[in-house]
Amino acid sequence: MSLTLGEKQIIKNVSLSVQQQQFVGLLGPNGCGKSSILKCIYKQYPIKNDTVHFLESDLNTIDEKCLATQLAVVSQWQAINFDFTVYDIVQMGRYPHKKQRQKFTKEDDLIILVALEKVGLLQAANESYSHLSGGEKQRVILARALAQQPKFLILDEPTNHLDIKYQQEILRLVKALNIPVLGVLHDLSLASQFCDKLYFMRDGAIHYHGSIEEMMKPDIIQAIYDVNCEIITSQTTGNKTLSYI
Ligand SMILES: Nc1ncnc2c1ncn2[C@@H]1O[C@H](COP(=O)(O)OP(=O)(O)OP(=O)(O)O)[C@@H](O)[C@H]1O
Repeated sequence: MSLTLGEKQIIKNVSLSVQQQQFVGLLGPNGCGKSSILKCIYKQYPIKNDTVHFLESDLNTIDEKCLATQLAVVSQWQAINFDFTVYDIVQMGRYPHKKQRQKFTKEDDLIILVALEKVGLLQAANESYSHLSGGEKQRVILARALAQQPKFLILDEPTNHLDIKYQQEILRLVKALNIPVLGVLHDLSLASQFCDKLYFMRDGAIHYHGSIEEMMKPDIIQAIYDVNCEIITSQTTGNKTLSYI
């Protein structure tokens, strides 16, 4: 896919794929076009001249209501100006599954409560969303995505406001969904722990892609981020972390 906004070509002939049950990481320096690719997939930006296959359909033929029953997006939490409770926000994840004026059922209620429990916020169901911390808000947004029961999940820097425990818990939870996930992550160690495949972007184009083993190499990190590093593999878990030089 390609994308031009104003005079600027933001995405240059990018091709990527996410297979069933795969957690794919999209990485690269600030401004290289990662979020723009995600926005094309969730139709915030037009993709008129490209074909994007989404769950075996052409994305251009799927209307937005139908897409919302299949695709959930967890981006960084945003300020919400109205005084919604945590429960209200998570309930919004059920809207795409409802016809106009159709009431919420006991089944919806159960799905919402299970989602809240999974992110550790069941006790906060009746609290005001606006009073929560940034990390708690982020977990509410994930619970809303879980309540949506999507078939495909998009993550845009979902762990930015989270402490290390919730970074781990939330990415574990996402992984356990066993659905295709395309996620923008800035933390290379987290990406190498949870992703099955990585795409490295720079200046609107994909420069490298492959398995963690293939991608977590100092020369690739140097070429993408202009940073020297050493890659350390844990003897216990096999996970890779970076030490910057
Ligand atoms: N609506 C827009 N109009 C014009 N340019 C835009 C628009 N949205 C984004 N851009 C530009 O497109 C480029 C890519 O932005 P994008 O948000 O996709 O980058 P990113 O890789 O997600 O960055 P970051 O890691 O900082 O979040 C940037 O140079 C940005 O300024």
